[in-house]
Amino acid sequence: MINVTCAIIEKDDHVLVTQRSELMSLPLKWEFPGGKINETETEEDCILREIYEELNINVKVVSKLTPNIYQYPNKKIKLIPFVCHFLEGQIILLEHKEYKWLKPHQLKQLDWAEADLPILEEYLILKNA
Ligand SMILES: Nc1nc2c([nH]c(=O)n2[C@H]2C[C@H](O)[C@@H](COP(=O)(O)OP(=O)(O)OP(=O)(O)O)O2)c(=O)[nH]1
Repeated sequence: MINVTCAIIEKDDHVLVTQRSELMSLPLKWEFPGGKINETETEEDCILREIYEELNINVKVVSKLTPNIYQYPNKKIKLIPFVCHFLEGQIILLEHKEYKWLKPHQLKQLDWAEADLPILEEYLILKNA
């Protein structure tokens, strides 16, 4: 099983979502940015590192939501979500194809990576959205 962190980054009542590129696995699917935890870091170190590496921004962790274990045809992941606040920086997409800042009620419109759907549901309940 692959441990993956992801960030629900909030700023001014909007949430940052990113689209995987044609070259990545799950091409063109929308996700919460993040990535695989390496052996020497904590989950929280991982999410801060991945967000800076992928998007050139700094965030702070606000809370942790419920991890979701999901079996894709070729791999099983444990997706570990953190609600984060945007702190600083200009977004530069270093891996993704696109990004959007959406209001919570707009999030369901996207074509999400399957593993994200229960996490999205939990977040929307939290936000009454
Ligand atoms: N970062 C991130 N990854 C997600 C999400 N939902 C989801 O199913 N994933 C999957 C996609 C990848 O298989 C894995 C994260 O890997 P990664 O983004 O760090 O690296 P990668 O594309 O090189 O992974 P891969 O090609 O080996 O599958 O988790 C999500 O919301 N955020």
